[in-house]
Amino acid sequence: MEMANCVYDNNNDLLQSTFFQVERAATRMGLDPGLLKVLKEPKRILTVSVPLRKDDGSLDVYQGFRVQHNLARGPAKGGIRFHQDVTLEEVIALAALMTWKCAVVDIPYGGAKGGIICNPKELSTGELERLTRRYVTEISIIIGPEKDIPAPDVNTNPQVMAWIMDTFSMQHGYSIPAVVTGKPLEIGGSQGRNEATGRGCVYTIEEAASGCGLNLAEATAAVQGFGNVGAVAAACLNDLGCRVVAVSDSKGGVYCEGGLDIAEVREYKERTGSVVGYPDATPITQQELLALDCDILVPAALENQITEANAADIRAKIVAEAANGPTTARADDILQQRGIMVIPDILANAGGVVVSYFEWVQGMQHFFWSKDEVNRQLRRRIVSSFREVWEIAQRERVSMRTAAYMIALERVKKATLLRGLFP
Ligand SMILES: NC(=O)C1=CN([C@@H]2O[C@H](COP(=O)(O)OP(=O)(O)OC[C@H]3O[C@@H](n4cnc5c(N)ncnc54)[C@H](OP(=O)(O)O)[C@@H]3O)[C@@H](O)[C@H]2O)C=CC1
Ligand SMILES: O=C(O)CCC(=O)C(=O)O
Repeated sequence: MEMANCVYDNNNDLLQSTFFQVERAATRMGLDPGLLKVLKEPKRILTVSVPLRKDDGSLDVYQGFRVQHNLARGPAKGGIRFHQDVTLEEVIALAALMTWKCAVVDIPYGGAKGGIICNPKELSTGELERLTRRYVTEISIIIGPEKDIPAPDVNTNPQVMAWIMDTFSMQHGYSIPAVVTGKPLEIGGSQGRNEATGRGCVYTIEEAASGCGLNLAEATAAVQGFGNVGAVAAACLNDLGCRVVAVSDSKGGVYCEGGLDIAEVREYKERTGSVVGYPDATPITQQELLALDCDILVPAALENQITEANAADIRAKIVAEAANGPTTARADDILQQRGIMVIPDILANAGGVVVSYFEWVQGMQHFFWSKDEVNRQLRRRIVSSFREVWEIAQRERVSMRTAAYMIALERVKKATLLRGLFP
């Protein structure tokens, strides 16, 4: 897992890209190399096999993971991904991103992530429930409201979080809502959590736009990925008067020069399963979407979408990384050299975990906030974090990403040293 100081290794590997970004910031700060080693390593890795009785009576065994990257600042926090391309290395990288993300927005958590290698689109609801419950039972030895708190990620939703809460609660004999966030409102979820990642991302775009003199009411945007995060980001941009000219999902994309009606596209996707085929729009490929002549590009799907191969084609002024790790390290440098403002994932998509934190706090206190209060506190936290990152980037003449990592590393370093976790 070790990587030589600040050289690109496997550029398209999320884990190597994450190491590269951490090492670059650490070098800039003059961080002790021994401490850097401590901060890079995941604290705990759990691999589980998850047997599932399928509806047809056959038995399959799936592989799942839960990785806790760092616990210096508080319990581990991070989502659970169900996807056929999940790997242990990916989950380690995503867990590390959670550590840095929670530190950038200064919430009292470490980082974690979980995943199961499966294609949930091929499972019935009953199979998905049994798979989730068995996976939670297997990882229950390391999760808990004070230890590690899962949440949604790709292909997991409030229903999956409800099964997680119920399975864990059954094992303890009473309801423990604070073991997981992103739950339905009826069982202790928070107002605004579902929309928080996309909404938070748009708060960072508003800040970035005002920093570079872009009027959002006259701007255009393209959004890759039309799930929990992408669809909400597109809707929030629409609400600000921004013309969202293209959106895509795993099946393809659609383009409309005059701007898409995002509420209608959402309704169409809910009905048909995809944005593809949406009337009054032109089909567009993922690569065409990324290269569109628009002001704002929001990658909100999976990692490694903007690479060395297409970074020179990006024409947006602002790239807001709603997804985790959508830009490879080498592509990131190309965008930076071309003067494109990249709002890094650990800041751009931190709205989700911020409202997860609010949900956890509300669950612990059994006292729930209004949606307005949640959104007000979310905006406050995201805007102040953005401004801190912006200020360091200007002062130190580094990218927003390096600045964000410098802030995060400093906070985790301080906690580590104060606790004496560095022998
Ligand atoms: N949920 C959250 O709170 C947070 C999520 N994130 C990150 O945001 C990203 C999206 O997560 P989320 O919205 O929750 O996940 P969802 O599963 O809700 O949505 C993912 C979207 O991406 C689409 N997609 C998948 N593969 C591709 C592809 N190759 N090209 C284009 N689109 C694709 C999916 O298509 P289809 O609809 O056809 O399946 C879907 O529309 C991930 O990187 C995640 O880690 C970050 C912070 C918090
Ligand atoms: O809400 C959370 O706890 C974490 C969400 C997540 O997985 C992420 O931010 O990548």
